[in-house]
Parts: sequence; structure tokens; C-alpha cells
Amino acid sequence: MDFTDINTRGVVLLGCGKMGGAMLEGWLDRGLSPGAVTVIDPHPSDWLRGTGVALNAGLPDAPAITLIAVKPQMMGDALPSLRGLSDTLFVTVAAGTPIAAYEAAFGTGARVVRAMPNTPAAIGRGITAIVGNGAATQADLDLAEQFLSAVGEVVRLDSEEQMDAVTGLSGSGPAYVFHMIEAMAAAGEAQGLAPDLALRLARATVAGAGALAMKGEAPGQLRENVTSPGGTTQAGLAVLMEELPDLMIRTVRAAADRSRELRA
Ligand SMILES: NC(=O)C1=CN([C@@H]2O[C@H](COP(=O)(O)OP(=O)(O)OC[C@H]3O[C@@H](n4cnc5c(N)ncnc54)[C@H](OP(=O)(O)O)[C@@H]3O)[C@@H](O)[C@H]2O)C=CC1
Ligand SMILES: O=C(O)[C@@H]1CCC=N1
Repeated sequence: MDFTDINTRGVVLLGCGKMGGAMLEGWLDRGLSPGAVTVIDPHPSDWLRGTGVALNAGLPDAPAITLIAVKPQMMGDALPSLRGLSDTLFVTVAAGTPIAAYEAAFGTGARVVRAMPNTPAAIGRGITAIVGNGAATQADLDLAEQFLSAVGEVVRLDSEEQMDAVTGLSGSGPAYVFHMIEAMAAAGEAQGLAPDLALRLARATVAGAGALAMKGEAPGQLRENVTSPGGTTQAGLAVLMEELPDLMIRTVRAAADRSRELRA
């Protein structure tokens, strides 16, 4: 991405914790100038202090993008610090909080893009779903997509309604995969492997399988490629496939339901 215009107009980041920090790290690595960034966060981390961004300073007049990355529960306290801004594109990554809440805070004319990223953004491997409000123009959506593309893939949603399902799947999804690594490592230990070795095998297996899946071949075919008739994988999958589909449906549904609750 060409950051020239954004580096000139500036970027404001409200909240720089795990998600805001992951995205900022990705953008700084890819050409966003630290001097163009103003972060508002009550307790900046050591990492953030070392980046050279402006911390809790006055806001630029018309930042190209104002990224909102505070927890939904903090939104009421946090949004008033952005009230002076008008000529900016608000991009929010908060789970649950609807676009209407930002329109209530900044006016119906405010240009808002609601986004749901995930933490692999820190290494440029995130995926973010976006949807704009009525005031957001095609150019605004293009800008948000370009900016977010710097830290991974971007998909556009047809409606804000889809955001709860997206949050339950890809927003929270990295945690499911990390837990899968933990569970696989524990299972290896249960079969007699040393903890370090089991973790190394589990981590590399998930990372390698993920990278292979990204080549585009259907995951079902990739699974079959591993499964020799009458072999070990078939024996393992007989157990996993009995439980996992229903478990995953319940997992994603619980997360999506929580996203719906946060809206209330
Ligand atoms: N973590 C993830 O994987 C994902 C998170 N999100 C969304 O991103 C948002 C942030 O989540 P996450 O990064 O995990 O949470 P964190 O708690 O790690 O980050 C939130 C940050 O906001 C700061 N903060 C609190 N109050 C204010 C305020 N009034 N003004 C400015 N900053 C404030 C917090 O400071 P302090 O800690 O000192 O209170 C913290 O640094 C949430 O809305 C979440 O739904 C979306 C997708 C994925
Ligand atoms: O757990 C959460 O609420 C946030 C939203 C998606 C991932 N983390």
C-alpha cells in the first residue's frame, strides 16, 4: 500500500491493546510513518512508547482514518475524546457495537466503516470483514480496504447483520486454533512425548497445514490426501469427526450470540 496520503493527513488510534497494537505493528512494518500516528490510550505499553508515535497528544485536524479499537464496554467513556473530529473516516473494530452507536456519538453524517479483523494482522496475515454506513462513500470503503489490506485480506459484507457471525468465526477464530495447538500438544504428551517436542510438533503441524490450505485446494481433498485407507489418520478422524462439527457449530454460535448481546 502507498501510505503517502495517510502519512500526510495522519491516523488516530483510540485504544492500543492487543488488536489495535497488532494492527499498528503491521502498518508500521509496512510503511506507515510513526510521526503520522496519534494514539489515545490510558496506559501505553513499552512497545508503543518505543514506536515514536504521538501518545495522548492533541488530535490532527482531519486525519485520514480514525481507528477505534477499545472494548465495547469502554466505548461510552472513550468516544467523547474523538468528538472534535469531523473530516475523518471512522473505522471501528469493536465487537458488537453497532454503527448506529457511532452515528449517535458523531452525527448521522459521520462516515463510519465497521470492521472485524483478527490478530494475525500483526504479521500481515489477518483477515478483516468490513461494512460501511450510509454516509461512507465508495471511496471511503476503498480507503478502508486499502489500509486494512496492508495487514491481511479484506472481505466486504453485504450487511451489518453478518458481523456477528464473522466475529464468531474469524474474529475469535485464532483463539480456537491456538487452543487446538494446545490440545494437540497435550495429546502428544499423553502419548509419552516430552512437552517441548509435543508443542513443537503441534505448532508446526497447524502452521504447515494452514499454509497448505491457503494454496487453494479444497480442505476436504487435503484431508483425504493425508488419510490412507485403513491407516492411522482414518482411525484418528473417526473420533474427531464424530465430535468436531457439532462442537464447532456450538463454539461459533456462542461467540456470535455474545456479539449480539454486546449490541444491546
Ligand atoms: N483481540 C482480538 O483478537 C480482537 C479484538 N477486537 C476488538 O478490538 C477491540 C479491542 O480489543 P483488545 O485489543 O483485545 O482489547 P485490549 O483491552 O487489549 O485493548 C483495548 C485498549 O483500549 C484502552 N482503553 C481503555 N479505555 C480507553 C479510553 N477511554 N480511551 C482510549 N483507550 C482506552 C485499554 O487500556 P487499558 O488496558 O489500560 O484499559 C487497552 O489498551 C475490542 O472492541 C474487540 O472487540 C476485534 C477483533 C479481534
Ligand atoms: O473476544 C472478543 O470479544 C474479541 C472480538 C473478537 C476477538 N476478540
